Formats: sequence, structure tokens, C-alpha cells
Amino acid sequence: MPTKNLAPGTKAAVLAEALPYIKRFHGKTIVVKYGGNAMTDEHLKSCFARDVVLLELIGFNIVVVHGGGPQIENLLSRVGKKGEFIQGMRVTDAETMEVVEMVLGGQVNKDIVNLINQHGGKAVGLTGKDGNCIRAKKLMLEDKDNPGDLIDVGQVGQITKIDPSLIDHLDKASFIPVIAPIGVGEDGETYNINADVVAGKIAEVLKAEKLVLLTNTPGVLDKAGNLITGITPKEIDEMVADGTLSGGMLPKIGSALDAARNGVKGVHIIDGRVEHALLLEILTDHGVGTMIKSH
Ligand SMILES: Nc1ncnc2c1ncn2[C@@H]1O[C@H](COP(=O)(O)OP(=O)(O)O)[C@@H](O)[C@H]1O
Ligand SMILES: CC(=O)N[C@@H](CCC(=O)OP(=O)(O)O)C(=O)O
Repeated sequence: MPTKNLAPGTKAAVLAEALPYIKRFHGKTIVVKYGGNAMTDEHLKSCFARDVVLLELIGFNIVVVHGGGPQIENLLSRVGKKGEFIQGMRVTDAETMEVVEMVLGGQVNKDIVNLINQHGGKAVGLTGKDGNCIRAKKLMLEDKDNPGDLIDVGQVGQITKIDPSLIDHLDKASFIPVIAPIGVGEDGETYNINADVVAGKIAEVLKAEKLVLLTNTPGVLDKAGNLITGITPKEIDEMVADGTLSGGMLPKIGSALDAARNGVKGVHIIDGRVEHALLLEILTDHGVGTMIKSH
């Protein structure tokens, strides 16, 4: 949005408003999860990359974890396959895993790295295989309809360990890590992991001040479609039980809540379709989206 028509006093007030936030987050880690659904518009992608560079240059350690669900879907359809999801997790056979790794570790990861670098940042792309930073084992889902039974969703991973040393090295050297949600097993197996789950765990392990999940809804919506600005664990349980939270929102809210309970002070689900949503959330009084409370 052009700012040339704003009065100088208004511009100055907006900049001055950022000072307490700059003081609070200077030298601190902020994990940003960039959802595949929020990265479909070129202009918005460019705004996102600019925001990341700006936040890094004012002294925050930004770590980006990205998704790419729609982008995976696109390549799958080109090879004649259709994605299937159970409890928000993609059923991942060997061929799907190849596509997932190509899209997340290749296309999407390099696209984000390139954009950040074009805007003056120093981004480095990784998957969980690099430096063994995301260790995983096979995930089995609980069958909600038949308690006690397990559902096999193929090469979907459950995180067993995050090794933050590579990410720490990059942060210390002012590089911006851009992480694709692919994990590696003890015997070198490749695992597809939901990006929200990876972002939440990385935020916990890095003791991040904030976790911001950018998606394609204004935040968490109630039954009537209204935005909920703050949500408690009890309200989450109720909304899962009555089906108000479903699909991709299930792993998202689960990992957001885990992160909030495990020490990440501010956990927010925000609308990545809003220009500069990240700056609004982090540097202004104007909170956007839904804050996930730990109790
Ligand atoms: N109560 C809810 N409020 C908001 N979104 C919801 C809700 N329940 C389900 N969803 C779905 O969750 C989606 C976001 O998850 P997902 O598609 O995995 O996005 P991303 O690619 O950003 O991770 C929304 O687009 C919406 O369709
Ligand atoms: C196991 C699983 O579901 N993995 C996800 C990984 C990408 C992802 O999470 O992308 P979004 O953040 O855009 O949804 C998938 O294959 O779609």
C-alpha cells in the first residue's frame, strides 16, 4: 500500500510505535511458519521476504519454516496422483515422498531463499537432512472411530529430536535459516512432516520468543466464521470435539498449543494474505489473528 499520502506525523508515529517491540525482541529468536496456502501470490511473497529481511536487520534472529501443501498437490496432479489427508496429514507412499522432497526441499525452499536474498537478506535453505537437524521416526495415527487401532499413513514422520546446532551457527553469522519440513530416520529414511509441527518444535528447542504461523484464514474462526482473537486449551478441546476445527487447522493448533505450553511466549496464527502481516504482528500495537494461550 503506498504511504506517500500519509501525513509525516502519522508516518513518524508508526515508526516510533515500533521501539518497545524492537527493544523486546532484539537478539531474540522468532520462528515464522510460512504456509503453502499463504504463498500463492507473487506480490505477497515479495512483501513477506522484505519483512523477514527488515526484522533480521533490526537485530531479531528470524528462522523460517515453510510448508508447500498446494505446491505438492500441483506436482502430484501432473504425475496423475491426488493427495489424500487423514487428520491433516498427507498419506505419503514412496512416490509421493519423492514428489514432496522435490517440491519442499527443491522448488519451494529455493524460491523463498532466492526472494529473501533478492531483498538483501542472507538466507540459507535446509531440510531436516542437513546436519541431521530434524530426526524422525514413522508416525502412526490413532483411529478416532476405533480407539486403540492405529492408521498407517506411510512415510509421515514424527519428530524424535531437533539438533539446533546448525541453525544456531547460521543465526550467529546473521544468515536466515529457511527450513523445509523433511526429517531423516536413524537408517537414513526420508520422512514427510507437517510444517506446523516442525515450526512448533523448532520454536520450542530454540527457546524462541515468538512463533508466528502465517496461513490463509484471518486466524482461528468460530462456528459462525468470526475471528477468535485469543483461544485457551479448553476452548481448543471443545472446538476439536464439535468439529469447528478440522483439516490443516488440527496439526496447526496442536503444535501452536504445544509451543505455548513449552515456553514460547507469543504464539500467533495470522493471515498471510494481508500485506506485511508479519510486521503488523511483531512491530505494532495492532495484533492480528489469533493468539494461542497456554492455559
Ligand atoms: N476453525 C477454523 N478456523 C480457521 N481455519 C480452519 C478452521 N477449521 C479448519 N480450517 C482450515 O484450516 C486451513 C489452514 O490450514 P492449512 O490448509 O494446512 O494451511 P497452511 O498451508 O497455511 O498450513 C484453513 O484454510 C481452513 O480451511
Ligand atoms: C505430513 C504432511 O501432511 N506434510 C505436509 C508438508 C507440507 C506442509 O505442511 O505444508 P503446508 O504448511 O502448506 O500445509 C504435506 O505433505 O502437505
